[in-house]
Amino acid sequence: MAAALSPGEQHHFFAKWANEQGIEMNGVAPAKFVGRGIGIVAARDLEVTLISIDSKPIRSRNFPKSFSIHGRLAAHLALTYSDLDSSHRPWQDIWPSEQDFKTILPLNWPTNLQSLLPAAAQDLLAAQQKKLEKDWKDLQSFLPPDSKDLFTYTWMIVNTRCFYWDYPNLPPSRLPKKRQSLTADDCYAMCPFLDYFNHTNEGCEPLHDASGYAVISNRDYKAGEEVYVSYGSHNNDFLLVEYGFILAQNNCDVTQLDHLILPKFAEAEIETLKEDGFYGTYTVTNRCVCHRTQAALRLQTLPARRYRVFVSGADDGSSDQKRVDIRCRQLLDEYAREIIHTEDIVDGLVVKGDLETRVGEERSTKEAVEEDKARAEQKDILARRWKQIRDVVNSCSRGLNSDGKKD
Ligand SMILES: C[S@@+](CC[C@H](N)C(=O)[O-])C[C@H]1O[C@@H](n2cnc3c(N)ncnc32)[C@H](O)[C@@H]1O
Repeated sequence: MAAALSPGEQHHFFAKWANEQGIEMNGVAPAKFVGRGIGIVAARDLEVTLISIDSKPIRSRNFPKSFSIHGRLAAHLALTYSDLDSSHRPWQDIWPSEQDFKTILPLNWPTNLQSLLPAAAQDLLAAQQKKLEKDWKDLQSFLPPDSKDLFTYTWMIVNTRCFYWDYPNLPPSRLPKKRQSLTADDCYAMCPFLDYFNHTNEGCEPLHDASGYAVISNRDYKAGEEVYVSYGSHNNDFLLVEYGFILAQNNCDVTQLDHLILPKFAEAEIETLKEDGFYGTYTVTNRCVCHRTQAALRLQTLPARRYRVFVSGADDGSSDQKRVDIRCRQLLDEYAREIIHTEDIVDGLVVKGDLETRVGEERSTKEAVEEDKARAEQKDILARRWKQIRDVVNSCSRGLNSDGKKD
């Protein structure tokens, strides 16, 4: 390594001037190099401060590579959780508390409230529980006894604070093999400070390369305005289950009708849908009925050949639209009745003193206050989500005349 020499007084003076003009040099400085004039030197050790599966402390734990990356990161965080000297201690201290997660994440809600989630959110929650259980089963022998609650907490820390990372820091000799072995679930890393950013529809895109992450502003911001990043194109059921919040205006939001449509098919029709790639994910927005829903309703309503020409793309289906819209409206009316019923139940939830989950429990006043506050927040987010769905269903239904014509 060539020695970095002092660049001379005028360069220090220039660097100070540039700093006053708004240019910030962080961890680097000008220096003189023999044969190259002035260049830039690292003014201190510069390391990529990420928690990823390639971080030294995690590699040294030798967790089997077959275990999920999510699970391995969570196990590492659980094992260092009580270590006051751990290298990420100041970072850990600003993470949400276990009580915060008990309140906001449906995974931790009492089952009577989980069962009041929309069907699509319940499916996502079931998949999340399955992943967590698998990771716990794999990793519990590496953790102290009775650490399931702590592991669940750190697993959710990883879930809510990770960003996409496909290991660009690996040497070119290892990169192709590594990337080949990755699944979407493996592309995770945690980055201090980046995980402060909240999500909105159109926020800044976090960029990543071998040096780590960068967030470049996507537009001008006024001082005091919140700067968001986008976590991806997620609907509100996904945001609720994975992150514990919903957006009031979500450009990616959809309302799913699978639980109304799928049970009405005979087994052979389900096979047909699977073969044709039209099984499940039937959605509507306040203005449109998605193509998959259109296909499924055609199979339910029309002669098989009319369905077939539609899914093959040979016919745009407009001559059958009236019948399909009538069927769609019936379904939306059915859903509207179900929504009102669920909203009544949510509205009637008692958040103070006598919930089913509390019968026979001895609780301190502090616990009781926290639990009542959590129930009130859970009730509130359920009420808001169901109102969003009711508005979408009613608006979509209004867009279809009772004789099937669009208004
Ligand atoms: C990556 S962290 C962002 C920092 C976090 N707000 C905190 O206090 O540490 C992700 C979490 O922030 C919260 N969050 C992010 N975007 C949000 C939003 N638009 N509205 C409400 N909560 C949001 C959710 O609790 C989510 O699980």
